[in-house]
Amino acid sequence: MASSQSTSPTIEYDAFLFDLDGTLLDTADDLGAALNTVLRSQQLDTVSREVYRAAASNGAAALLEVGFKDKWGEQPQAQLVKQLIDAYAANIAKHTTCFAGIEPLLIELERKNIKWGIMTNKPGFLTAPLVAAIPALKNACVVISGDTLAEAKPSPLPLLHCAKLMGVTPNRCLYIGDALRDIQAGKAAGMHTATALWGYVPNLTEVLSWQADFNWQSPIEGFNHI
Ligand SMILES: O=C(O)COP(=O)(O)O
Repeated sequence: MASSQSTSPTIEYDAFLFDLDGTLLDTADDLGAALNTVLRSQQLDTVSREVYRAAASNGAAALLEVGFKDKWGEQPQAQLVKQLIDAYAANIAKHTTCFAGIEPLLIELERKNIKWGIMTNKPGFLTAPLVAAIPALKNACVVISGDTLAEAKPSPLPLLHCAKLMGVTPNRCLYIGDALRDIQAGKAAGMHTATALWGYVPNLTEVLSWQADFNWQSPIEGFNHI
């Protein structure tokens, strides 16, 4: 797999912004446990890690869709989304940890006084307890959720809001994420973008079609831009 492809010379950024699920945090096992709780309650087969992991960056409805498969269209969807969210909220950080390499990168950013923040599409009532449960995330300068503003990713608005709160110009920010909407939002905000290949990304051909500025194999590649 290609590593750290660059379309421009190495740049040192004024701020790093991160997506949460599949970028900073490996949340898939807690999300998958909540999905399997819902499936069991409906007397349906549970799904494997490989299956729920692929949907873990895409929100509650996308997770339920991979669990219910062709039956999803026949279900009371709002009720099941609520059931999944309740099950997830009850055990939000049981298995969740930072991905390997995230903690050293955050420590280095803080050591060099480079601002870093979080912009996730997770709703705020889930983001807040999750971030609070992970000590490595305690020094985030901003934490913006999918419902903080009227628009979520792929809209650039939440990222532009982060830049404003941090007092940095968007083109001096790098946004790191593992989904197409992350790269779209970052580009639309005028930021540089990096794909987190350690996250819940699809196949490489699809990832390369997103045309992020960088495709990182590991968060350690962020050291090249500090
Ligand atoms: O829960 C979601 O909707 C996805 O969250 P993310 O933006 O941190 O990947």
